[in-house]
Amino acid sequence: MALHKTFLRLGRKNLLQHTCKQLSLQTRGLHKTSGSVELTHSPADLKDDTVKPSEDVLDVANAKSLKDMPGPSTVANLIEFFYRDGFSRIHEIQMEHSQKYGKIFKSRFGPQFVVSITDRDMVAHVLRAEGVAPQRGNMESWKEYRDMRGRSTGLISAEGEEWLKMRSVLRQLIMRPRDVAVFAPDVNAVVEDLVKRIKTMRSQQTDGQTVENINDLFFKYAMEGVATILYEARLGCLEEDIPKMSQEYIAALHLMFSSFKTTMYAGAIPKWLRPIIPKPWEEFCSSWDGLFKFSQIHVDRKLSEVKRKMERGEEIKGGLLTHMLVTREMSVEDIYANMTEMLLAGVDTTSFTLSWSTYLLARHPMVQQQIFEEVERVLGGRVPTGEDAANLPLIRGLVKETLRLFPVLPGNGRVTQDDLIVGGYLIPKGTQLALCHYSTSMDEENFPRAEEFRPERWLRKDSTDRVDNFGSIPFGYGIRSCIGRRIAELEMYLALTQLLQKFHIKVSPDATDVLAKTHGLLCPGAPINLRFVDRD
Ligand code: HEM
Repeated sequence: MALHKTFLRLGRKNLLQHTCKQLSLQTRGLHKTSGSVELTHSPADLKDDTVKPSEDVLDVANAKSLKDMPGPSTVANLIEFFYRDGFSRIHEIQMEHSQKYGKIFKSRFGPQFVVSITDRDMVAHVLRAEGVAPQRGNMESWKEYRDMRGRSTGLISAEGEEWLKMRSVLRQLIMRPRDVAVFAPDVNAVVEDLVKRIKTMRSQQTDGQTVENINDLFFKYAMEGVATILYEARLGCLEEDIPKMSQEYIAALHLMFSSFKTTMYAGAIPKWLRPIIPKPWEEFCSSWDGLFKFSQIHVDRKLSEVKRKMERGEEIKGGLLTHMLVTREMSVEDIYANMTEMLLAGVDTTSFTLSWSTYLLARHPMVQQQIFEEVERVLGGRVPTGEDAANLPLIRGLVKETLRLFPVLPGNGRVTQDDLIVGGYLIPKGTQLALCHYSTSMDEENFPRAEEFRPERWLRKDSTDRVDNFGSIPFGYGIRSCIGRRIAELEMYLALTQLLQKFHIKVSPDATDVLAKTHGLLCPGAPINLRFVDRD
């Protein structure tokens, strides 16, 4: 595989440079671009001409102050979130508040003051104005845990120079579709296991077709898929008996999400209150301990393997982790932290999207047929490669449309790094912004017939045609956007293509509408049960 070969060459070069038997500290990267700006959307991805220029952008003299900005009162917000369980309806609250207060409004959550933006053009303006190291939000509780345990921060929790350095290493390795296409054979092996697992699970049902709680299955697929790429290892998540170590990791991940609210409080509760209300902080630390432990075991295992080979003067072959361990552009502690944070970020996000995609396909058989026909026309029944997605616009449209209707992160954050005028208001430096992606995705102005599932809305008529994108940016935008986007897309394209090749995906007879709820991420509010009927 091309990437593996590149890594291999690099490994040898480093070995030559360093005759010493231990891993070197002085290796150099392939093409360092530290500090340069990356674009995660091709220019054609963004319909710049549809984003209206903000006329008020520079009109400081006439800008209104935050005092003039409308928004719910602190008490109303407290009632909404704590009494009416707003944490499960963050996406709906975005829409409600937007209707009530307009497309830019302020709120207060305890000590936290937030300006929310539900207008596509304003979101575009904020993201285009960002500097070289944008900040997403307050990561104090994450940092505190890491300091307490002597751990490094990974991409999600790092800021400033530290973030920039790590980002510039990782972006060279996994940010472009062609960088990750080399992992397709490994991911396809995981898809093969997913298909086997579907067949086993449905055979255990009386109708021989239904798979219950499809998200549980996609969770295991996503974990296995991302670990195959990150750790170059199989975890056995799709086996009947999941190995103990993987089970423990799953438990830590579940603890992280099931205790979502408590972990939010972990950051919000002042330190002096911890002895009186210890549970949130304890759970927070315990789930991080589990996540770090798992990554460390896998990284250490690979490190010993690499060291052994180096001592014996053997060729070093491998993927992402091997490359990182050989080049040492990051310290081992930084590698632990990044592997931990990437695995955390890469499982539920991908599995929820796959659950919604298959749910939507089952409920729209005509659309399913159309996409299946495209797959047949392009692939003629063969297994897809990493490059095939370029020729499967409807598969890509399926994922984009799913993420428009169900953006895993219904909102994202930015802390302004300079004074900024948005929507006619002067927003001072250091203000926490909430970019409300769910609202912009569901806005009729951005997406006509926004409630409808129409993957074809993402098709381009020709290479000059541009499909509006700032209304739906599920992976974020710009230099702080999702680093795992191409990995997630690869996993989703390969899985969805092969599921369509093998099965008619149908609703189960007792199926009811499944609504979304927020639990940190936007997820199915009830189990999704689907029927997988063989195509032959
Ligand atoms: C459907 C799948 C996924 C979605 C929708 C998604 C979405 C996002 C979003 C919205 C952000 C914030 C971007 C911003 O602030 O502009 C983000 C950040 C991030 N994601 Fe993803 N993600 C997905 C899968 C993955 C995967 C598979 C990985 C790892 C392999 C990953 C790793 C990360 C990391 C490390 C960050 C922080 C980047 C930084 O701060 O530099 N994500 N993701």
